[in-house]
Amino acid sequence: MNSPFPSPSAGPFGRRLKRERGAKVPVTIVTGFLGAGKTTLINRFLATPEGQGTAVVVNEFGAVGIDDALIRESADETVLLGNGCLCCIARSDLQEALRRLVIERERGEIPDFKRIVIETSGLADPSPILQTFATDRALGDMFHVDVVLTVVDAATGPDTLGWSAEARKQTILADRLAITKTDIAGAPEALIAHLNTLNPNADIVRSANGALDPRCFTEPAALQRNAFVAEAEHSDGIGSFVLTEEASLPWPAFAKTMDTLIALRGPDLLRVKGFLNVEGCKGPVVVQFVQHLAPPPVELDAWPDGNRSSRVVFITRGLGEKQVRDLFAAVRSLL
Ligand SMILES: Nc1nc2c(ncn2[C@@H]2O[C@H](COP(=O)(O)OP(=O)(O)OP(=O)(O)O)[C@@H](O)[C@H]2O)c(=O)[nH]1
Repeated sequence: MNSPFPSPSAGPFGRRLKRERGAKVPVTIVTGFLGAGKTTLINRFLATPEGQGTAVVVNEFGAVGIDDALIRESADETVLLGNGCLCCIARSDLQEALRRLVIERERGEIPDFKRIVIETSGLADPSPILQTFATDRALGDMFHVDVVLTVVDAATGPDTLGWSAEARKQTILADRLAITKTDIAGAPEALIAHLNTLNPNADIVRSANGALDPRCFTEPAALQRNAFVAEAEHSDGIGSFVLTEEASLPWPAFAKTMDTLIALRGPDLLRVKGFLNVEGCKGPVVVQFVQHLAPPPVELDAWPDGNRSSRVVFITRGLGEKQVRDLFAAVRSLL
C-alpha cells in the first residue's frame, strides 16, 4: 500500500522543518583574483568535519562552468551562476539562487545544509555582493555574512595587486586574507606588508596546497569589516572565450601551443582552465594555467557530465580568440 505521506521525511502534519524557522544561515564569501586558489581551498574545507553540510554557490566569469564540476562531488549542493560577475550582471541571480536553496531545503528536496559558501569569480568586486545582503531585507533575514575570505596568490599576487583594481578591492573588503602557493613562491613578507597597507584590519594566514584551518571559513573576524569602497570599472581589455572541440586531441599540440603562449604572452594569460579529451586518455584531463604558472595537468577518473568534448575557458588581457585559435592550428600543422 502507498504511504499516506508524500515522502519519508514528511509527517502527518506535512514535511518536518529541520531547523527552527528564523535561524540565519551563515555565509562565507570566498573571493580572490583569477587562479588564486579559491576552488582548491573550498574543496579542502568541504572534506573537513567543519565543511560537512555546506552548500556552495559558484560564480564563474567564463561561458562554461569548470569549477562547479570540480566541487560538485564534495558539496551538499552546488549552484552555478555562470558567465558573468556576480558584481555586474548576476546579483538578482544570486538572490534568487539563495532563496531557492532555502525553500528547497525546507521542502526536503535537497540535503539539509548549515552553511553557504559563495565562490565569486576572480574578477568580482565583492562590495555589490555585500551590499545585496545588507540591503535586501528578505535576504538579510535569512542569511548572515560571517566572513569574507580573500585569497591572494603568493606567486602572482604582488604583480596583480599593482595593476588590478579588482584585486585591490577584494583585499580591502576582506575579513581574512589567505596567502596561497607559499610552497612555490618565496617568503611573502613584502606581499604581507602590501596587504597590511591596503587592509590593516584583516587577519593574514598562509596556505600551501589548499591546507588551511577550517575555522578560517567559519569564524567571524574579530574586527569590523571595512566600509564598502566605491565601485570600480573592471580593468581594461579583459575578455573571455571558450575553445571547444568534439574529437580527441593530441596532447603535444595543446601543450606546445600553451608553452608558446606563456612564452609570448604569459602575463596576459590571466586564467586558462578546462577539460580536455586527450587521445589515449579515458577521463578528462583538467588543465589549469594562471599567468605564467602551469600546474601539472590531472586526468580525472570520469567525465563530470555526459559531454566528452574538450572545453577550455580563456580569460585574457588584450589577447583575442582568433590569435589563440590561429596559433593552435599552426602548432598542429607542424606536428
Ligand atoms: N603549488 C600550489 N598550487 C596551488 C595552490 N593553490 C592552488 N593551486 C593551483 O593553482 C591553480 C588554480 O587554483 P584554483 O583553486 O582553481 O584557483 P581559483 O581561484 O579557484 O581559480 P578561478 O576560479 O579560475 O579564479 C590550480 O592548478 C591549483 O592546483 C597552492 O597552494 N600551491
